[in-house]
Amino acid sequence: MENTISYARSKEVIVINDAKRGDIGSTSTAYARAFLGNGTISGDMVTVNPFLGSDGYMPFIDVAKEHNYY
Ligand SMILES: O=c1ccn([C@@H]2O[C@H](COP(=O)(O)O)[C@@H](O)[C@H]2O)c(=O)[nH]1
Repeated sequence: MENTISYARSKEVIVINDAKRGDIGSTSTAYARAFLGNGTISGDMVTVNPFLGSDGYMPFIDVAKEHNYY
C-alpha cells in the first residue's frame, strides 16, 4: 500500500483511501491522521463509515481541515 501510494503521488495522481473507517473518537482520530495526515499511507481523501455517529466521523473532518482538504 505504501509503495502504491508513493508511486501515485510521484505521478501526481489523486489518492482516495477507500478505508470505510469509523470508530470511537480517539481511534477515528488515529485513522484520520494515518489516512489524511503526512504519513506513508496518507492520501488526499478517505471514505468514512458513519455508523457510530458524529464521534466516529468528526475526527476525519477535523483532520481534513487541519490539512486543508476540506
Ligand atoms: O468504549 C470503547 C472502548 C473501546 N472500543 C473499541 O476498542 C478499540 C480499542 O480501544 P482501546 O481504548 O484502545 O483499548 C477501539 O478502537 C474501539 O474499536 C469501543 O468500541 N468502545
